[in-house]
Amino acid sequence: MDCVITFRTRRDYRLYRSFIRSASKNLFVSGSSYELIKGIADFLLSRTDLRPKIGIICGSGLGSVATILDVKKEFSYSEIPHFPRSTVPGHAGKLLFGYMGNVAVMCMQGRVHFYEGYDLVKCVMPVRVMKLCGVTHIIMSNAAGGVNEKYNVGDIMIVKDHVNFLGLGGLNPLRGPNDDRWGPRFVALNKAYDQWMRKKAKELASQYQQQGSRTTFHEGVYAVVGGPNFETVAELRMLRKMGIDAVGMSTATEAIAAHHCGMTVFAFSLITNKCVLEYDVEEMPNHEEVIESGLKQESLVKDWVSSLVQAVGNQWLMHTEKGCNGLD
Ligand SMILES: O=P(O)(O)O[C@H]1O[C@H](CO)[C@@H](O)[C@H]1O
Ligand SMILES: Nc1nc2[nH]cnc2c(=O)[nH]1
Repeated sequence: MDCVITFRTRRDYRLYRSFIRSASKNLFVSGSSYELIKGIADFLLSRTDLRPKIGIICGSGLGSVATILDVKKEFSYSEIPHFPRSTVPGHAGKLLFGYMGNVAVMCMQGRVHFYEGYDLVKCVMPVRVMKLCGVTHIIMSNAAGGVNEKYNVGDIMIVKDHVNFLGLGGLNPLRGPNDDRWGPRFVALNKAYDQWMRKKAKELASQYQQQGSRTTFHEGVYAVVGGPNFETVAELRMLRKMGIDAVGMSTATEAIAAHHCGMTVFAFSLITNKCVLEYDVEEMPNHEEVIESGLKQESLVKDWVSSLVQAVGNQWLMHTEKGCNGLD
């Protein structure tokens, strides 16, 4: 059926036309355009002299990693224009600028997830803000369920690769018109998780083992699912058969956006619960246990992340004359 719209005045017509134009222009932008993100980065940088080189994202129960920072400036997510807000316990919702040793760092104490109701473009917005604040290396952490039968609560898995169940189903933070200022339309992910950082992280981990630590480090495959429910037994059996080692509801999408815009990505999972693959087991995963497991490994995780940040800083120093104190 055709529809005829009549306007009483030329002014009404002009208003209608400009509304339609702006609506169609913004149709795919979803409130996270390059310009908007640049505006957020400028807002942050105009309030601190620190110019971060390394970004850190703290996962569920891992917010204490932020306490190793000598904080120079702190923002609550709610005071940053257009920034998404964390709604999940264990995610403080603070963005910190500070130093780890002499390395300038920007740290998200808490993230946002797809299941909270944000679209994926919004979920990865903070990663892109980090990029435009000058971050070149990003360290992402998460709490995850151990799917691999050899994994135990408290183990740490360095992410070697991921399976993006959201993406395989068509939900991807890169969906929509591609803005080449971030990266190419089609991005290869076979080197998404940086080899040098993984090697360095493993070397640093081996020192804890030599010192008699009972924490086991692994390297494995992380699967992201939409959540917020934990997996069924049948789903977990499928994941294990597929060769997945740990499962969670974050990180992989952030890693895609970070790699797309040319950042060096390192990610690790703290195994906070052993996935239950049998029907006659009473144990049930829950978020309280996830947070508790994070707290139990607090001091080792802090020490390890801090050593990794220093290692990246030293590497930087070797390759640039400027160093990474964020003041140059
Ligand atoms: O991935 P992070 O943010 O660490 O959190 C993990 O822990 C929560 C479930 O307890 C989920 O949000 C899951 O993704
Ligand atoms: N999907 C998922 N996310 C988690 N985060 C922490 N534990 C789990 C888990 O068992 N499953």
